[in-house]
This record gives sequence, structure tokens and C-alpha cells, in this order.
Amino acid sequence: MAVYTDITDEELSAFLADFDLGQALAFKGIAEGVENSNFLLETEAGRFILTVYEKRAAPEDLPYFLNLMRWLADRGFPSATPIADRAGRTLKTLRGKPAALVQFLSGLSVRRPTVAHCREAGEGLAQLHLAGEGYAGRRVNDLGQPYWAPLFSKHRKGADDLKPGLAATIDKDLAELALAWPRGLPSGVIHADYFPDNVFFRPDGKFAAAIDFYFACDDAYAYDVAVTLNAWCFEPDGSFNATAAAALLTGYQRRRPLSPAEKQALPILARGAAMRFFLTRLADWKATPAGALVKPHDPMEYERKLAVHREGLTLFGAPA
Ligand SMILES: Nc1ncnc2c1ncn2[C@@H]1O[C@H](COP(=O)(O)OP(=O)(O)O)[C@@H](O)[C@H]1O
Ligand SMILES: N[C@@H](CCOP(=O)(O)O)C(=O)O
Repeated sequence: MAVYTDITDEELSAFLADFDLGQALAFKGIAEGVENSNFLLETEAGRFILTVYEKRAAPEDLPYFLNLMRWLADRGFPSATPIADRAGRTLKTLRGKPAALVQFLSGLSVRRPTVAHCREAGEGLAQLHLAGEGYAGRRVNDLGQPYWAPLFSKHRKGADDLKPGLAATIDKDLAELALAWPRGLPSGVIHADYFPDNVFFRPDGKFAAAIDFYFACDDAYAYDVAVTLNAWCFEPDGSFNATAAAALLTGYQRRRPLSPAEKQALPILARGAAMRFFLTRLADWKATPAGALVKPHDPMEYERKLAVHREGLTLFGAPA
């Protein structure tokens, strides 16, 4: 479970004393998630999510994330609004770590998305891209293409431990990605981790909300679509579900049509997106001690996706 930091009743009361939210009525750790510690908090004023930021979230990036969530919510995109204390601050400290309180959002994520969920998720992603236009915050994608080779250089042995010979295959992939990586595509604020666990649906299956903006950054919109195709459109047996992908792209283009250059770039962007998640999972795999409460995500799931992408995806009905 993702609760790295325990909060005592006294610490919670002291934290809440800065807000106009009344007394705590219920407070419990949330099992889902791997990055930060999350708690469901109910007070006399309603329900909230308390997040204590851990390892990957750089403190200097937190205002970018929190201001973005407010920006999106103010423009009608369903993302959790950060709650300000009486002094107007949203970024607080708990147990010496950065922390924030955000609005609780209703909705349920799905473990096995259907084609209809993919269409809805695609449309939600385009809404997010459009709502992010004009956001003044800037954040470089520090898990983007230029950062992959340096990250991998620290984990080559881990790759060969997972599968003998894998490090050489990844080296070749990285060289090919560096040569073919598209430049100059339409860019703006992207979510960068738009996985099924970060998207909520209403009971009627309609898109309800997106959470977990803690990888958000400036990058190509089509790269975000590629991350999403990888996360939503593979079957448990490792095969790519072209029907789900077509639905996701149809849903996306209901709100934001892709340009010919974006469409052409999607297969290589999807290969790169698979590399990005393979690499962070590989890094976390080695770093998570046996018996830790957090279960790391399997890097080999993304190694299998990389293998599919080496063959080249067929999207939009024509061979890529
Ligand atoms: N605003 C929110 N409203 C309702 N539930 C939320 C909200 N934010 C987070 N959660 C719950 O907390 C879990 C973990 O949140 P997430 O931001 O994905 O954590 P992490 O960054 O650690 O992966 C989610 O799966 C969801 O159940
Ligand atoms: N989505 C990433 C890991 C980040 O997890 P999240 O729980 O913060 O979405 C992956 O699958 O590797």
C-alpha cells in the first residue's frame, strides 16, 4: 500500500487547525498508488484527500502541480481543486515533508477497461489538453527522451538480471529512439501518467475525472496519447488491442483532432512511451526492498510492450 508516512491524531489536528474545515471525523490511509502517501479525510466540511509527497515529487515542482490542478478545475476539467488554508497556502508541511489537501472526487477507476472506457478516456484526455492551454506554469519533462539513456546507464545490470541480454536490446532501442524521435509536434501541458488507475468513471461509464497530476509537464500532446494507448490498449496476454486503440483515438479526436504529423508520429511515440515506463519500473524494481508495503510495478510488462512496438504499430488502418 502507498502509505510511507504515518500521521498521528495530534499531527492531523495541528494540520487542520490552519484550515476552516472543522474537526476530523474519519481519516484512513489509501492502499492504491505507489508514489506518495494518500489519506482519505472526512471533516465537518466534507471529504478530502491528504497527500504527503514522497521520493519522486521534487518540492520545487509542487506549486506547478497544485496550480495546474486549480487551473484545470477552474476551466471545467474535473481535477481535484487544492484546498487553501486561512493564509491562502495550498502547499503545507507534515512530518517535515511537503503535503497538500485536495478535494475528494467521486468516481471509480476500472482495472480492465472496455472499448467504451477507452473511448471515454480518450475524450477526457483531449479535454485535459484543451483545458491546459494558457497555463503559465512550465515544467520540463524530466522523464522525456533525452533522459532515458542516462537513466538506463544506472540500471543496465538490473535489466540483464531480469532477462539475460536485455541490456543490449535496450541500448539498441535507445539509439533508434534517439534517431527517430519526432520534434516540433503540437505541445502543451500533458498528464504523462494517464493510466486506468488515474481516471475515474461515473456509474453509467462516462468519464468522470482524472487524478494524480504529479508527472504533468510540457511535452507533445501526441506523446500523452501514446502513453495512454500503452496503458489502456494492451491485453493481459501482451497483445495490442487495435479495437480499443481505435476507440481511444476516436474519443480523443471528438475534442481535439490529431494533425497528420501527430498521427504519423504515434507509433514511435508509443515505443518511446513504453521505454519511459520500462525504465522507471526497472529503477523502482531494484530500489524496493523485499517485504516493502508497496508492490513495485513489473518492468517486464513494459518490456513486452516494447517488443510489440519494435514490430511497428498499425494505427488508422494503414501500416506505420
Ligand atoms: N482527488 C481524489 N479523489 C478521490 N480519490 C483520490 C483522489 N486522489 C487520489 N485518490 C485515491 O488515492 C489513490 C492514490 O492516488 P494517486 O494520486 O494515484 O497516488 P500516487 O501518486 O501515490 O500513485 C487513488 O487510486 C485514489 O483511490
Ligand atoms: N503509472 C506508473 C507508475 C505510477 O503509478 P501511479 O500509481 O502514481 O499512477 C506505472 O505504471 O509504471
